[in-house]
Amino acid sequence: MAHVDCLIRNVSWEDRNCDLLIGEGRVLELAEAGTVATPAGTSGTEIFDAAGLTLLPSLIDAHVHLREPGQEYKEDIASGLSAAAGGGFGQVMAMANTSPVNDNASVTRFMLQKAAESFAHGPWVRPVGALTVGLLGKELAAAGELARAGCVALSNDGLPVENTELFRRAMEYAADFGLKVIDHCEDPWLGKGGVMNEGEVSSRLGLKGIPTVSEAMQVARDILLASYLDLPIHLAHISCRQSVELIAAAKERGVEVTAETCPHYLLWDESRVEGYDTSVRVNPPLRTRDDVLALRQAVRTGVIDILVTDHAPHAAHEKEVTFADAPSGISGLDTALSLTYELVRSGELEFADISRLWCWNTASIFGLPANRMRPGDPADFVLFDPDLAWVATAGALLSKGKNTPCLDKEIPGRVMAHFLGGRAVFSRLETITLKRP
Ligand SMILES: NC(=O)N[C@@H](CC(=O)O)C(=O)O
Ligand SMILES: [Zn+2]
Repeated sequence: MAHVDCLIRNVSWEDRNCDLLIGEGRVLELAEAGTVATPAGTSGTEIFDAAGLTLLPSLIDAHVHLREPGQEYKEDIASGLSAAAGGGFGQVMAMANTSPVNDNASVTRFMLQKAAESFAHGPWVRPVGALTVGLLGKELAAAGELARAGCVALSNDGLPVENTELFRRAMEYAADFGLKVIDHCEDPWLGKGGVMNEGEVSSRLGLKGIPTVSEAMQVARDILLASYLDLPIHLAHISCRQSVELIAAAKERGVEVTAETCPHYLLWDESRVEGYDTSVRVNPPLRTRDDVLALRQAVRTGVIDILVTDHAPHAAHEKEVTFADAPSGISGLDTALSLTYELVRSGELEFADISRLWCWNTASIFGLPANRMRPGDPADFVLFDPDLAWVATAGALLSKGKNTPCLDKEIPGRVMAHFLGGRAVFSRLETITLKRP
């Protein structure tokens, strides 16, 4: 009999009132409330009553920018992981556009070391190595070295690879080491210097636009390459209908393509730029209402496989400039679950979609551990209060990046506690205290 760590009573799971028994950091049993007995003779068992709270697996974010090394004034690994813990994310895949770039084992090891120093029991950083040296698109980074050091995927995110021959070799090289390529789909020329979606609104506002075809063209290129090479590809932050249609057609033909989008593309359109609010400057840009509707449909039907934050924290002073001068990016880890829950409340998603889009599919795509609520799974879970709304004040956001359109707005649903390996790594509940070494 496994040693029992705790019993969570009366938690809501798939609309049923359940008890969750945890032992040795793993799920022992999840069953109808009252039917799970605390095994006799076990010591140290803690019992929590979670009435009113809903159970979720700990979430995985496959696309974050943690800024360390090099831009710690925007975010560092400790603050980024605090935001992850409080936001319900137990694993975050950290992009390589740090300074220096994560294109070699010493940077990867540094990131993992920093993460372990700040959170010995998770949340976990899963580094994404650079596809090319310095992200410069000139020469391939050492994929084997990056894989051995702990990178879980490769990407040139932020700086798309222009040279198609090099990109093809990168896909082949990554596959040799079992790593997936995550591509930031943006044609380097079309819309170069653009700051918002190209169309009627950009003309009216006098801002240079980025056309949807800039993204869709690279999506098409990647799909054709994946099909030709018979290799998988994962497409980052998809923002428009054209891309969705290409991905749907490719999946139908059996091409191994997977894709992600972010809560901001599901909630907001380009009209948010009307007030020149720099918090909505993001790359790719917010698109039209029609694109938003296509993306919502795509996440419901599985054409888009997962949600990610593309957490891109920036300092307040950097966003306090004109729209055209502001850096692109939205801080997302603190608010992602609430924004997703907003889509559930408005009927765009089902509550069950949260586990699928933010955990299970992500784990499958990148080969990461996940809690599927079966005996033996890691006891990585979130206790979520769907009825508690909160105001996303600067103080309430644990990330250093306060650059979110939600700032000072009320958003629904709150993470009340977050467990990894059966230990609380975050708690707002008096009854659940953190166990730090
Ligand atoms: N998504 C963004 O708007 N910004 C990202 C880079 C990127 O992915 O383009 C960043 O690192 O700030
Ligand atoms: Zn990107």
